[in-house]
Amino acid sequence: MADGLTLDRVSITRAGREVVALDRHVAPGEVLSVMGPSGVGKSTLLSLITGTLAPAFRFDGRVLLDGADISRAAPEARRIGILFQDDLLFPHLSVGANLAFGLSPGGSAAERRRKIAEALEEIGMAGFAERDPATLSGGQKARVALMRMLLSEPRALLLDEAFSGLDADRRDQMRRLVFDRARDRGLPVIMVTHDKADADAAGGPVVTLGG
Ligand SMILES: Nc1ncnc2c1ncn2[C@@H]1O[C@H](COP(=O)(O)OP(=O)(O)OP(=O)(O)O)[C@@H](O)[C@H]1O
Repeated sequence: MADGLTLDRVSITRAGREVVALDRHVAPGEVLSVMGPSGVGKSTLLSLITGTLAPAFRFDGRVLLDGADISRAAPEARRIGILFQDDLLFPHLSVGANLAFGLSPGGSAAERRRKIAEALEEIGMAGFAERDPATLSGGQKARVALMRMLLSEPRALLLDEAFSGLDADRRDQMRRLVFDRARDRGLPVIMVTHDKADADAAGGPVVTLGG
C-alpha cells in the first residue's frame, strides 16, 4: 500500500552530538523541500534514508516506507531513487545501455528495448539509444539520469541539489519532469536544495534545518 515516507523521530548524532533531527511524514506525490545552511546535515539525512550513512554517525528513530520499517534494510532492498547534482552516466556505455542499468534483470531483449525506447520518447529523446553520452547536453544527461532512476521503479525519490547544475531553462524543464513523474506515480519526494525557487516550483511544505 502506498503510504509515503515517514521519518519517525529521526535523530542523527556524531561523537555523541546531534547533527540533525526530523519528525515528518511525506505523503505519496508530495514534495518536502529541505533547506538550511551548508554543513547542517541535509545530505547526511538523505544518506540515512538510502541506507548509506557514514560509519561516523549513529541514528535513533525509524524510517518507514509504505508503512514498513526500512531503517536497517540493505540499501539495494529499499527501492529509494536518488538524483544528485552531477549524476554521471557511464561514459563507456551508450545512452540505451545506461538506461538498461535501471531495468531489473529478466524480460526478453525486445521487451527491454521497448521500455528503453519508451523512456527516451518520454523525455523527448526518441532515437538516442545508440548515442555516446559524451555527445549529450547537460540537460539531456540529466533527463537520461532521471529516466534510468525511474526505470528501477523506486517507491520514493530523493533529490540532492539535483537541479543546481542546469541553466535556468533546463532547470524549469527538469523540475517539471521530476515533479510531474512523482505526482503521477504517487512517489513521496524529499528535495534538498539551496534554491528557494526549487521549493516554490515544488509547491509542497518546506523544512529549514538548523534554523
Ligand atoms: N563521512 C563523514 N564522516 C564524518 N563527518 C561527516 C561525513 N560527511 C559529512 N560529515 C559532516 O557532517 C555534517 C553534515 O554534513 P552534510 O554533508 O550532511 O551537510 P549539508 O547540509 O548537506 O551541507 P551542504 O549544503 O554543504 O551540502 C558536516 O559537519 C560534515 O562535515
